[in-house]
Amino acid sequence: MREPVIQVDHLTYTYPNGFEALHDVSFTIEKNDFVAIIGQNGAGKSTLLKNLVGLHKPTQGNIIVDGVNTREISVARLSTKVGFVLQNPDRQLFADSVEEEIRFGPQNLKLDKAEIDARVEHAMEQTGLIRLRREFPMALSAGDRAKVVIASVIAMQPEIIILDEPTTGQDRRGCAQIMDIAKEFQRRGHTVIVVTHAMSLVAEYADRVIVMCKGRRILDGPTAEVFAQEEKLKESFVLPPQVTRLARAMSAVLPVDHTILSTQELSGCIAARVQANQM
Ligand SMILES: Nc1ncnc2c1ncn2[C@@H]1O[C@H](COP(=O)(O)OP(=O)(O)OP(=O)(O)O)[C@@H](O)[C@H]1O
Repeated sequence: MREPVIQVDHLTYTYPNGFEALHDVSFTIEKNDFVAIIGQNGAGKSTLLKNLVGLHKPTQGNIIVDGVNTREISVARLSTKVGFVLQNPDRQLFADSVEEEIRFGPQNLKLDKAEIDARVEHAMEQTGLIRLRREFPMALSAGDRAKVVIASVIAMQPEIIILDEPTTGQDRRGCAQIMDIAKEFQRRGHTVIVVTHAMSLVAEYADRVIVMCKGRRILDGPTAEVFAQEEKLKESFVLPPQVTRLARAMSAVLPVDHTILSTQELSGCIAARVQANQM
């Protein structure tokens, strides 16, 4: 069994105005997982992430991150274990150059210069930012600005990285690049948690999916298994990605053993199915 890095134990979170945004949520995330958290607007995804990074403290229950209860650690110290990319990453940019921006975190950790330099170079390399190192971050494209924030988090080398809607406002290429960076981070042994509405990216990149609905965790499991539960997903107003729906539609028209079908055989099956439906 893999080592748990996050344990959420009966988490309930109520905002100061009395609104209960999370109700009795429990789950464990293991080291090196790539987990997507999905659900309709207002399901409680961002509130959950803010609890994971210590910005909110549980109203009831506990969260243990890398062995430490989030109630007993400052947000700054927790950020060395969990890196967080906000829903609007522009709010995390403030330096005059890309390199300075990425350098800021490791410098604050009071590491020696050689270590800081190595981390900054590595983070820029991983995110393709070397050529932009002297640029003013706010003058970059939305895609590159998001990469700067992700690079700044990577340079802190946290055990876990959490991305809240990292692909919002990105074109197709930008989305793929950001998810590839996250995947590479996982390949290097880290844990990735991403909140997104982009179901095709979830299908492509995540190993596990947690579905939130009205503050509750209603589904949780390997990505393919979760997307196969269409009825339950409908409850949370989530549509599985087109590719899954297509695969399901195809399995309805194909014979049980459909691994070796030519295009001709495939159209034959579909035609037979259509004919049967018309009878
Ligand atoms: N500061 C706040 N005070 C009171 N209620 C809040 C506050 N912030 C969020 N909420 C409410 O908590 C619920 C969960 O919000 P949250 O932002 O976590 O949802 P979400 O799943 O991340 O939605 P989205 O996909 O739109 O970002 C919503 O009903 C929201 O209106």
